[in-house]
Amino acid sequence: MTPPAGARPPVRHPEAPAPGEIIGSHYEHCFGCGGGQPHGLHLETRAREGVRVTAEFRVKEAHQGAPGLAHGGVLATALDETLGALGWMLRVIAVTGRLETDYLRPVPVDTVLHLDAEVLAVHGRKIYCTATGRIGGPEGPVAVRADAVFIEVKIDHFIENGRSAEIQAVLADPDQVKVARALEVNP
Ligand SMILES: CCCCCCCCCC(=O)SCCNC(=O)CCNC(=O)[C@H](O)C(C)(C)COP(=O)(O)OP(=O)(O)OC[C@H]1O[C@@H](n2cnc3c(N)ncnc32)[C@H](O)[C@@H]1OP(=O)(O)O
Repeated sequence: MTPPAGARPPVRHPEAPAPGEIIGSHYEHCFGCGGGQPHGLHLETRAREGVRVTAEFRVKEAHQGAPGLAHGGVLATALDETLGALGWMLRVIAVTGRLETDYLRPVPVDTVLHLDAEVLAVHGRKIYCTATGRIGGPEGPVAVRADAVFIEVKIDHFIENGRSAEIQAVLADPDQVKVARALEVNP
């Protein structure tokens, strides 16, 4: 999780979304951010200054692990999804290679988790990043945190590995193709 010697500081892409701008869902059926998943997290991420994004996630009944408390895997998903949105700030597509989570406080149902993620360093295709989830407000105590390494991939990663029915549906949807093209402009 520690950036190796030779890693460079992240550079915000000149065409990254402006600070405060909402970064739309990358896929309608994404469990993290898609509107088409009734029990999904429906995370709405915002671009921030630098190579940083924030998001809010309200824990619903469908997200319980223990009675009245969020499932740890769901909280990891919230961290993962927020970290994934950092690709928009670098204008690259990147998938999770490694995700290490710390659970510091239980998160009750109906709590709003305030997520904050940033890229720390880049080395080749590896993107070293970190995220926190706070409760009780954006300045509240940290309930969950994560360090991660994301790996840059090309759109072929999804076309070659995804199930054919969903890939065909995405390729037939001009809005989805627009999302992919926007991320592929990075040289
Ligand atoms: C349109 C926008 C889409 C955005 C989606 C965001 C959704 C939210 C985030 C997710 O949940 S993504 C879904 C969960 N992740 C995956 O499904 C990834 C599954 N793993 C893979 O597909 C491959 O293992 C992977 C693409 C990550 C790497 O395979 P490659 O063959 O392309 O890479 P390679 O093995 O050549 O390694 C390239 C570099 O990355 C490093 N690396 C690879 N896997 C790693 C790993 N797991 N942890 C740390 N480093 C890793 C590797 O050591 C190497 O470093 P060096 O360049 O320094 O040699």
